[in-house]
Amino acid sequence: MTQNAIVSKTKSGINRDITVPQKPLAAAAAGGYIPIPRRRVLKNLEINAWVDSMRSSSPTNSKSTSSLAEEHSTWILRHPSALDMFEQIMDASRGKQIVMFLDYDGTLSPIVDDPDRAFMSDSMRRTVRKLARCFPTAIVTGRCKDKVYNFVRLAELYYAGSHGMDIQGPTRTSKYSNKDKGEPVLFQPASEFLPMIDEVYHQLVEKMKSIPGAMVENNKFCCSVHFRCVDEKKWSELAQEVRSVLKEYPKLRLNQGRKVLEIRPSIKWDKGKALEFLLESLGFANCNDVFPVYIGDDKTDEDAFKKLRDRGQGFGILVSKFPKDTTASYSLQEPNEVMDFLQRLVEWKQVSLRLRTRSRV
Ligand SMILES: O=P(O)(O)OC[C@H]1O[C@H](O[C@H]2O[C@H](CO)[C@@H](O)[C@H](O)[C@H]2O)[C@H](O)[C@@H](O)[C@@H]1O
Repeated sequence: MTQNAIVSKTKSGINRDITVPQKPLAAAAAGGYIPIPRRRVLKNLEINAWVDSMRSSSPTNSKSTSSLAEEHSTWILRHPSALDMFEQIMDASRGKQIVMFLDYDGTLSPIVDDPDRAFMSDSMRRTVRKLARCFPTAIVTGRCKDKVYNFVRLAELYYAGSHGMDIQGPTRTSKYSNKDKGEPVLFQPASEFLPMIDEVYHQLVEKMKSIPGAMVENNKFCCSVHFRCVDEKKWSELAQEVRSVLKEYPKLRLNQGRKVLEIRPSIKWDKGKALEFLLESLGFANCNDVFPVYIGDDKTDEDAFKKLRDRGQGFGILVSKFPKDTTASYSLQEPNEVMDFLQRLVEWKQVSLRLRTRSRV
């Protein structure tokens, strides 16, 4: 018997796997006047759980303005703005090597309806380029590595695509490429899943043809079904179609992002593991003098925030305008604030280099 899991935000926790049972549940079948075959009842329950989870994936403004404001002010006390806390953050990093990890969508580029047009602004690109001259910098994303590279176009960065399942080091020599090992960083822990993902992608493309606004994106080692432009009345149909494909692939699992269902191999690898791998590649394994900073906006970024908490190093920054359950320590509201924060980091580094040079003279 197969089980597909959907990762959902719940009141009590984050990234909770809702494993939807496919075993008969007596209680579910009882109580209805119209005799519905048990299997159909169960399927409906499962689909309803999926749709609920899809609804909660992007917070809506259904609450009153005053209760939203109250919720936000309580939340911000627990996750203060990284801009407001800049000095304290920098004090904590003193004497340590800062390493930067940046998610792409919703972090470096604003969320837009068409995933193929999620461009990064030139000013953001200039800022990230300057940042990479100051600190080792990696892009960690659910996107296909080559696709995100085409958006970012900075050869001096590390890239971890497909939720960290496709890692590549800088293609242009930078002072942070791992020169010591003599070979470029390259790691693909899910390569055996490539044909399966491709097969599933094509099946999903076929299924989604009947759902206006749905879009399937091939992210190489995972794929995304976008429902941002799908009428909410059609979400249940979309979930059923995705389920019908996935039930034939028990080695795949389902995660949920911002108006997107993400299908990926069920291997123990995520953005947190990718962060750890990159730190090791950069020579910071078992090192206390490193200060990793991870900035991201989505549920899959929570794995990286949690990794930093577990390691007791650096911190995570969640990009969100709304209160969300998160393991990140700080927050920023939107990509523009991310750019301001990165810019301040660059300036801080330049000032400290100048001071160091002056003190040597
Ligand atoms: O890890 P990320 O870089 O945050 O990737 C997660 C998903 O990001 C993209 O989708 C999101 O951004 C789109 C463009 O703004 C938006 O249309 C969509 O609703 C968002 O979910 C990407 O297209 C997906 O493949 C990634 O899974």
